[in-house]
Amino acid sequence: MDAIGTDHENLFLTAALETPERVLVALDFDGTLSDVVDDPDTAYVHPEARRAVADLVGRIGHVAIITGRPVDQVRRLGRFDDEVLGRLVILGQYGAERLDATGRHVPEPPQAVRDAIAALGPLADEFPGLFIEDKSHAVGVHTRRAAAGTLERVRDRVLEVAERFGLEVEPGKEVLELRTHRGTKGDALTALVEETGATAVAMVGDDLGDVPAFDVVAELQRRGRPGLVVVSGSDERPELVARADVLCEGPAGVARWLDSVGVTTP
Ligand SMILES: O=P(O)(O)OC[C@H]1O[C@H](O[C@H]2O[C@H](CO)[C@@H](O)[C@H](O)[C@H]2O)[C@H](O)[C@@H](O)[C@@H]1O
Repeated sequence: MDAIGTDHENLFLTAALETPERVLVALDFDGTLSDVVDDPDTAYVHPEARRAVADLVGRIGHVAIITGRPVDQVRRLGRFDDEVLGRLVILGQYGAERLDATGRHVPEPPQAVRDAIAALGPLADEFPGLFIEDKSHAVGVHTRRAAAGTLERVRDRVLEVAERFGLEVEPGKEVLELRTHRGTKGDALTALVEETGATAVAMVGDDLGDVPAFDVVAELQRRGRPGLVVVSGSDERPELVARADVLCEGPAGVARWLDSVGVTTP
């Protein structure tokens, strides 16, 4: 893959050359920096992606990770050097949490998530391989290790629990997440663009949760500003290829794209 060069890419790379301090690259975690694996707790950042992020943080104004993961998981699984970590902004749980040079900003866990976890518990007994992930601000119902079709079979029951406890439903790859935070990655990216004053923005992602952030980039493009939708392609989400200004072959391809931004900078 690693394909589809567009005018948007030329505009973005020109911005990286001329005003690197005003460039923001936002990255998703799973499927983008990390390959998708069966057990979420064993995910790790692709070594080339870790190196490419470390190279890029000193070259452009802003590098962020915007993820459905809690920030503590990103810190633990990402294994970024402290120097790199100090230059990253990590927005966890779709913007509910933040880790940056000023510290860790994580609100108190809501009771509704605890109630939902208790209500969903029986699913794990009924469907071998189904796994409930407690993310404190959200609960994930994972079916990657269960029989094919399990996600569809449990969907209605998960949606009923979401409704009962007033939780937002976030669909992902072999997962349904229920969360209290109403914001999307689009909201998180918009706030970060305003905060940083970035004039050129790229969002790199692979899944449905990244689409609202892709929409934010598309709006910038419509207004004639440098913006880039970078998709980490996978067989699980072929529909996202149509959104790509740049299509990368998984995390290794994302690392190559990050390098291409880095070499453009002065
Ligand atoms: O926004 P992201 O960084 O993409 O995080 C979204 C969710 O990703 C994780 O689940 C996904 O990756 C797992 C590990 O590769 C995989 O086993 C699972 O099937 C995928 O859906 C994570 O576990 C969730 O907490 C994130 O919200």
